[in-house]
Amino acid sequence: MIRIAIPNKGRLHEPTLAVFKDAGLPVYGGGNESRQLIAKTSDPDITFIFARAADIPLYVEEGTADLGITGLDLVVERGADIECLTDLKYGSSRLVLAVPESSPVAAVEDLKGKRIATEFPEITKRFFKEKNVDVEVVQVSGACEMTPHIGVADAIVDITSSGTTMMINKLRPVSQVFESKVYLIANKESLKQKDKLSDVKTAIESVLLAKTKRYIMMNVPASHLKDVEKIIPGLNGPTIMEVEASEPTFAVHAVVEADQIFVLIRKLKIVGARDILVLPIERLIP
Ligand SMILES: Nc1ncnc2c1ncn2[C@@H]1O[C@H](COP(=O)(O)OP(=O)(O)OP(=O)(O)O)[C@@H](O)[C@H]1O
Ligand SMILES: O=P(O)(O)OC[C@H]1O[C@H](OP(=O)(O)OP(=O)(O)O)[C@H](O)[C@@H]1O
Ligand SMILES: [Mg+2]
Repeated sequence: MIRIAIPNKGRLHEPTLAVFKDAGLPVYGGGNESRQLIAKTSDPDITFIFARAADIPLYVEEGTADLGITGLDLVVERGADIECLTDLKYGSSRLVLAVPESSPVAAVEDLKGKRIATEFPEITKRFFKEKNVDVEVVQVSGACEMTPHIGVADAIVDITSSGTTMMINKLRPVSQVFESKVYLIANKESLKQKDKLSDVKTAIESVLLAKTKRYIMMNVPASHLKDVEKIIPGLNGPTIMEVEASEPTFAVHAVVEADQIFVLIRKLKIVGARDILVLPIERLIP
């Protein structure tokens, strides 16, 4: 039996459900609305556990869960000894040291002896220790941005992604403290013992890889085939099939980089490709 801990709410909840659905392991029920905290999937050997993103590093470290999905910031804050397997490419964020716009503070050193409010006391203490700057760190559980404006702290260390919340709350970044990504994480012992863990990892990675590729199909007059082949190498070269048509024609299929489709189509049309179709790929298992 494999147990996978996933966020029961918050901003990682929905994208995590989507990744497992696309990977062919849909989460049956559970999460926010149902209050159900354990859920099944299409594989009877796999169970999902719903937990707070901040607790997932601990559950995975202790082996309550074999796998988990959570942010690296939360892993480091807990000091959890786990293995980071795959960057899931959503939920990236930064921890930033910020002060009110009107503050005279210009550099980290200017905060010597001051108070810093944060949801991440361990990462914050380590940051200031490395800089050799003595500060007092106070832990808050949210709405950190208002603390310097009500006299609770002189500065904050808080998560930012778009930067909107800092701007609205008239805060000025002084330094980046930590860069975070969301990872599939594993218990180190489970990783050694359970083969199915790598099946789950492969399924998730196949979804992530597929998002970066497109399947392209076209018809090419025989006289232009060589030119088209030069333009689209595909994964292992394009697949070429003869088509029943009045003039000698081939159907060419290939997997190509999604971010090159725009340029590619222009080149293909110039060398005589017709009836071009571009399709998304659900999963790509190399
Ligand atoms: N803009 C953001 N704000 C907060 N967390 C973010 C953001 N972008 C990505 N994350 C990541 O999401 C994780 C936090 O998820 P979590 O579910 O604990 O918090 P939340 O979505 O802020 O929910 P809550 O309402 O409990 O604060 C962290 O790993 C964090 O790095
Ligand atoms: O840079 P932005 O895109 O504006 O995002 C950053 C904001 O989002 C998070 O708050 P959240 O919604 O989690 O509320 P909380 O502070 O109560 O946890 C974070 O703590 C910031 O306040
Ligand atoms: Mg939050």
